[in-house]
Formats: sequence, C-alpha cells, structure tokens
Amino acid sequence: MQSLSQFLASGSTSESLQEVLSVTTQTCIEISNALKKGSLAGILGMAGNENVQGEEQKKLDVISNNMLKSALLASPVVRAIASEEEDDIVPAHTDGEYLIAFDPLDGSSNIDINSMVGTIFSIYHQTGTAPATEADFLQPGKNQAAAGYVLYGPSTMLVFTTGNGVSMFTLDVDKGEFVQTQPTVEVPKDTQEFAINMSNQRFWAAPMQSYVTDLISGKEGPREKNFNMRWVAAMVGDVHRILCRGGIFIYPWDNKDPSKPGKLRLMYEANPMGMLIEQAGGKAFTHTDRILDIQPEGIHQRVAVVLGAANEVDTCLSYK
Ligand SMILES: O=P(O)(O)OC[C@H]1O[C@](O)(COP(=O)(O)O)[C@@H](O)[C@@H]1O
Ligand SMILES: [Mg+2]
Ligand SMILES: [Mg+2]
Repeated sequence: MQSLSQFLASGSTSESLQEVLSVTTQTCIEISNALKKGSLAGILGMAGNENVQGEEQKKLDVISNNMLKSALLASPVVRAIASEEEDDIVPAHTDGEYLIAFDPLDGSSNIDINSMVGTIFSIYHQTGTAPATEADFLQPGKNQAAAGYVLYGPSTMLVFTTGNGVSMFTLDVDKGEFVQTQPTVEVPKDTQEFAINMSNQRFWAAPMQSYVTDLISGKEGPREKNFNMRWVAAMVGDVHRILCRGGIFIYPWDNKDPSKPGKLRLMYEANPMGMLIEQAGGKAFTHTDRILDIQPEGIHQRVAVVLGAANEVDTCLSYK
C-alpha cells in the first residue's frame, strides 16, 4: 500500500502543494494523538470563550486551531490562513503560494461524548506581492486547488482531492503515516438514506417540509420506497458516510435564528465538502445555486447545504 508521500510524489501534484498537504495532514496526526488521550490530557470541556460567530469554543477547538495555525504559518509556501476559530485571516509569507481555509474541529458538540469529529481544509493557489488580505480568500470554491478532511473516528482517515477524483487514506498508527486504503470513491446517483436534523423541521421553508414528508412517507408515499435516516451531528462524519455508501446530507435554510439562516460555513465546510462530493460524482447545492459557484462575501459566510447522490439532490431541489 502506498504511503501519502509516495502517492503525492508519484502524481502531478506540485512540490509546493505537496508541502501544504504534508504540513496539514502531519498536524492532523498530532491532533488525532491528542484526541486519543481525551480526559487524561485534560483537553475536554469548554474553553470559556466565544468565537467570532458567537459560538462557545471547546478547549479542543482552540487547541486544534492553534496547532494548525502555527504549523501552517511556519511553512514558507503558505501565504495566509483563515479559520472558523479566527476573527480575521492571518497573513503568513508574502511570497507564499497558498491560502488555506480550515475548520480545525468539526462536530465540536461530539467531543465530550467521545464521538466522531474531524478537521476540514480547503486550499487555494494564489500569489501576490503584498501581504494577503481577506479579499484574496473571497474566491468561489471551484478555484480550490485541493480540499479534504481528516476524520477522527475508530480509525483516523484522510480523504482528499486535488481535482482528479477522491482517495481515502488510513492512519497507520505504528508508522505514524497515512496509507492509501481506497484509491477511488464514487457516490451512487440514487439513495435511500438521508441526513438532516429533524428537530428543526418546523423552522424549514415549505418545499423542504414537503420533500422530507415525502421521504418519511416511505413505500406508501409518492417516493414509493422506504428511506433510512442517519445524523452524526458532525458534517465530516455525515459526508464520510456518503462517500463510503451514498446518501444525501441537508442542512437547509431555516428561520430558527434570523442571523443564521444557514448553519454551515461556506469557506470551511460547504466548499471543501462540495468539491469532494463533486469529484466523487455527486452534487452540492444550496437551495438554488451550485455551492462551488458562489462568490463569497465574507470569510465566515454561512450557506444552506444539500449534497450527495446526484439524482436525490435534483429531486430535493425540484420541490418549489
Ligand atoms: O447541532 P446540529 O443541528 O446537529 O448541527 C450539526 C452541524 O453543526 C456542525 O457541527 C458545525 O460544525 P462545528 O462543530 O465546526 O461548529 C456540523 O459539523 C454539523 O453538521
Ligand atoms: Mg464545522
Ligand atoms: Mg469547528
């Protein structure tokens, strides 16, 4: 089995992109090791701060953010970073070539119950002669040079794309390196499994209410088949399941909190996952637009997300 470094060196990935991927994934191995210690290392629980989006930070949100931030800022190929846990972008090297946006710990509410969490990253190639600014990050997701995540589950897995399909790697804990365990990934076009937080049902728009009502009506309803439901409460876990066995994941628009009509972040969650899903043959939309075409207006922008099995995404969006 190929190690990550062998895989990267054998393809067409530039040396500088290999460096960014290597720094990011090595740091994720360190995060994985920290997570394995859990309570023993005193790293669970609240940090006592809020992030820029008004969310309570867990200690591990802060720890994983600091680990990625310091490792990436030290790399000469990095031009700047943006993180869900940082108010503003952080410029690194003016002559660096890459902008990296990341969600250092996705699924924070799972940390204290020892359930799945992950790190999601999105990489853009961008050069310039002045220090990077927020405007440099405001590019549509279709410009991503690479995107991926590390899932900290029963095993630690790396899933990423550089625009030539998706491959999966598993952490060999004895060697401390990722090895390729699945060279190609394809999301089947049809599915009988959906993921949505049903507790928000009353806050959704009418078309989403109708779509989900039809799903749960099963064989006796208009869809004439039974659907199963799963919700990991960590997008990284739900998307991983879809890449492994198919399905549709939805975090729709809702009117629960008018300041957050979509919960998921465009730059740190929707764009990287959108690229992975498209590269695996699926679709990724808001209620109206292809996610990767959205021109971002701010680094912490939130969007509605409907992604996964191509035909099921089409069916969901056909409800008006
Ligand atoms: O609280 P809910 O509605 O179950 O939301 C879960 C969603 O929120 C998120 O946890 C948000 O991510 P963070 O943990 O990075 O804030 C997604 O991963 C997940 O899909
Ligand atoms: Mg997240
Ligand atoms: Mg997070």
